Amino acid sequence: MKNFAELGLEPKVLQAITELGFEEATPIQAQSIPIAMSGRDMIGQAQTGTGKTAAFGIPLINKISKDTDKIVALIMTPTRELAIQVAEEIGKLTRFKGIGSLPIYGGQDIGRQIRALKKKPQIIIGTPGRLLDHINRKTIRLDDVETVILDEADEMLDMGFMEDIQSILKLVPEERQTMLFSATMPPNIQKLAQQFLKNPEHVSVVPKQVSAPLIDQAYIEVPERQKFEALCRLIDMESPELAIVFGRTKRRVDELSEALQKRGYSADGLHGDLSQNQRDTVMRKFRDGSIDVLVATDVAARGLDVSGVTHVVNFDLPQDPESYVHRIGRTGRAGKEGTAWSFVTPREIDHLHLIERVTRHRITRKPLPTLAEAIEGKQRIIAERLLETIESGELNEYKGLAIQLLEQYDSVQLLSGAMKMLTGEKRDSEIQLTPEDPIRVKRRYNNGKPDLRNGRKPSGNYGGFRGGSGGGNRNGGGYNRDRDNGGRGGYNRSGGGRSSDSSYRDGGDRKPRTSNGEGRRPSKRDDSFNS
Ligand SMILES: Nc1ncnc2c1ncn2[C@@H]1O[C@H](COP(=O)(O)OP(=O)(O)OP(=O)(O)O)[C@@H](O)[C@H]1O
Ligand SMILES: [Mg+2]
Repeated sequence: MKNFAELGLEPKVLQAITELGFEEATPIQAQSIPIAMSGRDMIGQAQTGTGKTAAFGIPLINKISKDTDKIVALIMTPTRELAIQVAEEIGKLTRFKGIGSLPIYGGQDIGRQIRALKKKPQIIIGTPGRLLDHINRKTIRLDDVETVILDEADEMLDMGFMEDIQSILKLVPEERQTMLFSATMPPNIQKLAQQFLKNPEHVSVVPKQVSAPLIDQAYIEVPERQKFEALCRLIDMESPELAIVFGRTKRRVDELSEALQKRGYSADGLHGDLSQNQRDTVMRKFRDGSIDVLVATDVAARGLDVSGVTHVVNFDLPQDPESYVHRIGRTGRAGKEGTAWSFVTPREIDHLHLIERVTRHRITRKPLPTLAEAIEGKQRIIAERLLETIESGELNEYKGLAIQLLEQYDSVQLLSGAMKMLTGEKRDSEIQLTPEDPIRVKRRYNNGKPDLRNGRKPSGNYGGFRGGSGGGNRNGGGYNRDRDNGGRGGYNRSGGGRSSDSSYRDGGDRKPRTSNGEGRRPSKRDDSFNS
C-alpha cells in the first residue's frame, strides 16, 4: 500500500482523491500511476473491484492542463452504463482542477450531446459506436487527443469492436499515450495490443499484493427446469442486500425478472433491448436500493461498481470463462466480501470445469437449498426486521391494541400471525421459464489449456482470487472470443437498433463477426454492448 501523496500528484488532484475517501493507493494504482505519468503506453491488469478506474483516471487528470479547450483525452468503454459510471468517477476526480469531461453513448439524445460538447470538455468517455457517429458528424474531433484509454480492453479489442476502434484510433495523432486496462487479459491481447500500443509496459498485479476481494464461489447442480425454484430458495436463504442475477439472453432476463416480481421479489431486468431511459431507470433503482435484485445479461458483466452487491448468481453459466470472472466481480469489491453462486445443469459440468481451469480457482459444490432452509432464511430476516422495529422505538400508538389482543389470544400465536403476514403470502404459482440450451465446451478448449493472463508474469494469477490450483498454461489455447453479435443496432441514427431476433440476441452495436474461422452460428446471448 502506498500513500497517494508519495506519487507526485498535483495538490488539486490529491484533494479530489481525499474527498473521494481514498486513503491509500491500491496496488494497481501504486504501480500504474508512475508509469502512466511517465508518458509510456501501458497494459494494466488487476482483479475486479481494485480501482483500475482511478489507476488511469488519476494520472490522466494530473496530466491535463485546464487551459486547453480541446478534447485531449479519450476513454472508451464497452457499454453505456460503464461510460456513465466512469464519467462520474472522472467527474469527481476533476472536481478541484476545473477540467471538463463528458460521457458520449448511444441511446441518449444526440442533440443534447452536441450541446454539451460545445462546452468544450477536455475528456470524452464514450462507447465506440456513438463516438464514431459524432466523428462522422464532425461534432467530435480527435486531432488534439494525447491520451487514449481502453477500459475493459480485452472486451474492447474483441472482434465486434475491432473495426470501430481502428477507425477511431486512425484519427488520433500517432504520438499519443495509449493505455489498456482489464481484469482479464487473454493471451491474444498481446497480438492485438501491438496494433495500438508502442512498447507498452505491463503492469500485472499479483494476487497476494492485492487487497484481494473475497468472493466465495459455489455452484449448484440443478436441472434447467428447477432453476427458478432454486433461485427463489437461494434468495430466501441468503437474503442478499443487493444481488445481480445473470441470464444468458434477453428473453431469459425478461421472463426471469417478471417471474421474480410475481413471486413478490423486488426485481427488475437490464438488457440491450430496453430503451436507454429504461436502462437508466433500472440502474438508478438498483443503485439506490429500490430494487434488490438486478436480473441482467452480460451487458452488466463488466466494470459496473454498485456498492452493496453481496451476491452474484449465474442463473445460466456464461459462455466464456472471462465473462465468469467479470460477472462475479460485481461483488467483492473494494475489499468487501461477496458470494457468487452458479447454476450448472448436469450437461454443463464440463463447462464448469473449464471455467475452473481457466480461472484457476476451484468452485465449491453446494447442495440445492432445501425448502426448510429457504423458509428459515426468510423467517430469520423477518425476525431481524421485527427486532429492528422494536429497537427503533415509537411503538406507543400500537401498544393499546397489542394489550387488547393479548387478552384474547396467546402471545406466540399473535406473533406468529404477525410474522406470517410480514413474510408475505408466498405466491407459489407454478412458473416455467422457456428452457435455454446447455452451454457446451468449445472445441478449441479441448486441446489447449487456456489462461486469461497475458503471460508475462509466471507467478501472476490472472485475477488474484484466493489460492486456486490446476492447469493453466500461459501459452496455450489461443483464447479467442467467439461471438456472433447479431448485427449492428443501438446507435444508428434512425433510432432502430433492435435486432430482428430480439428474444434471443441483444443486437448491440457490434458488427457481426464475419471471419472467426469457425463460420457463423447464431448466438442466443445478449451481446448488448450498445454504443
Ligand atoms: N484507493 C482506493 N481506496 C479505496 N477505495 C477505492 C480506491 N480506489 C478505488 N476505490 C473504489 O473501489 C471500487 C472499485 O473500483 P473500480 O470500479 O475502479 O474497480 P475496477 O478495478 O475497475 O473493477 P472492474 O474490473 O470490475 O472494472 C470503487 O467503488 C472505487 O471508488
Ligand atoms: Mg473497471
